[in-house]
Amino acid sequence: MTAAVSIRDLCFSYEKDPVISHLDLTLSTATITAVLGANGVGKTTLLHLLLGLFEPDSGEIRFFGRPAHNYSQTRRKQLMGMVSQNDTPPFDLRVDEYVLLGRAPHLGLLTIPGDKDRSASAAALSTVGMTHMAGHAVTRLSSGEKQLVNMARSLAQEPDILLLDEPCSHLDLINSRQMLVLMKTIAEQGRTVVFTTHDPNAAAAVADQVLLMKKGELVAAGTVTQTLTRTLLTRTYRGDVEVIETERGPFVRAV
Ligand SMILES: Nc1ncnc2c1ncn2[C@@H]1O[C@H](COP(=O)(O)OP(=O)(O)OP(=O)(O)O)[C@@H](O)[C@H]1O
Repeated sequence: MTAAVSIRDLCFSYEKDPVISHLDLTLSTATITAVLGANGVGKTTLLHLLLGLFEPDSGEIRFFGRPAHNYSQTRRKQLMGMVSQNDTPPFDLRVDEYVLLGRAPHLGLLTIPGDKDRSASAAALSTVGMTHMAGHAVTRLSSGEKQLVNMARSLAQEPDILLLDEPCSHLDLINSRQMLVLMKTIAEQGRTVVFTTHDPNAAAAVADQVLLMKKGELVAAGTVTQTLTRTLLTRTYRGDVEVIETERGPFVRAV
């Protein structure tokens, strides 16, 4: 099957310092990829490059075998969804109105959302367990509630590739677990999920592929068992890390 994402020799810098250096990467369709690495190594930048917020300095990104720059703006917005950590609407909206904005890439410029759009939005809100907040103002939500609502907006969008920047960073224990289960469900539906995380155990729980990043380069890419090792994690984080093997896979903690 054609890869959902393939990246060849990708380089990017905001100013002079390289943030992404000669990155090669393949993400299979309908899989979950976790991106791990210390603060500031370029994880979010990688997601933003996939989303098309920035142009690479050199190298190539392909989606489903087709160069990213060959997609129209509209098609790319249908293709890719992103949940950032601190997404907030530019003006005050109710939760249900905000989630409905996720349908925008499927609507013409002056088209009013129809029943299909409203039911996709309602289903997305229900999936993240936030139906009871539909009438609340987004600006008054807690950080975790906002994260769930942002996820709902991206689910309503029904993208082929879903990019999640630290999707559990504001979530409580149970919602974190549910977010991981939801990611599994989304991948089983045939969508490709990429998420950044500071929690190797979240990666261990759901990822088909783990990318370990250090200063814009890959320390390693592979399965959970191949990547979540003491040697590779210590190299990635430049600090001592312990990996305890359990029946459910590796459990990682800093020592
Ligand atoms: N808009 C920007 N302009 C200039 N430099 C930037 C910009 N955004 C990020 N950077 C720099 O690029 C580097 C990578 O940032 P990025 O946000 O991708 O890292 P990250 O791995 O996601 O970090 P964290 O884990 O702390 O969220 C950092 O050194 C950061 O200071």
